[in-house]
Amino acid sequence: MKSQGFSFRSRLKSFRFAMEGISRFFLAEHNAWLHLIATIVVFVLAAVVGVTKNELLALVFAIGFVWVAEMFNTCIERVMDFVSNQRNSDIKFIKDLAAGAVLTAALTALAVGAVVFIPKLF
Ligand SMILES: Nc1ncnc2c1ncn2[C@@H]1O[C@H](COP(=O)(O)OP(=O)(O)OP(=O)(O)O)[C@@H](O)[C@H]1O
Repeated sequence: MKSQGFSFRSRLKSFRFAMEGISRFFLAEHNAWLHLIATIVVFVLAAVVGVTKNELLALVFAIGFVWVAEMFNTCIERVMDFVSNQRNSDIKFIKDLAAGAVLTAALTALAVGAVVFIPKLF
């Protein structure tokens, strides 16, 4: 691929494409709305009970980790559906592993949430 010089206009265009990807993710994926609700609940709870700067950083990273995992999972699902719409054991493995990555991220976030909130709530 031919390398072009740095241009703010092309960086801005790439940013617009990325934002388009995120908005299409919300339009197509119900899970995105569940994550959004969970994200809002966590930040409202953090504001109500009060968290330190480090606790807030841990929550932001944990939540961002889940969002990124979910977006990559959606990409992998779409690629697999594009590659073939036939039943195939390799596709099943790839999709299930991608879903497993989301579950791992969600459990990690749950553990972070428990460490931060349980001592403040009980
Ligand atoms: N082409 C395929 N070949 C084999 N197994 C598949 C194929 N497509 C999906 N599966 C499997 O069927 C099950 C359900 O798949 P599906 O894509 O409906 O997942 P899901 O968990 O409902 O995902 P989502 O709700 O995020 O769309 C999963 O175990 C998945 O791996």
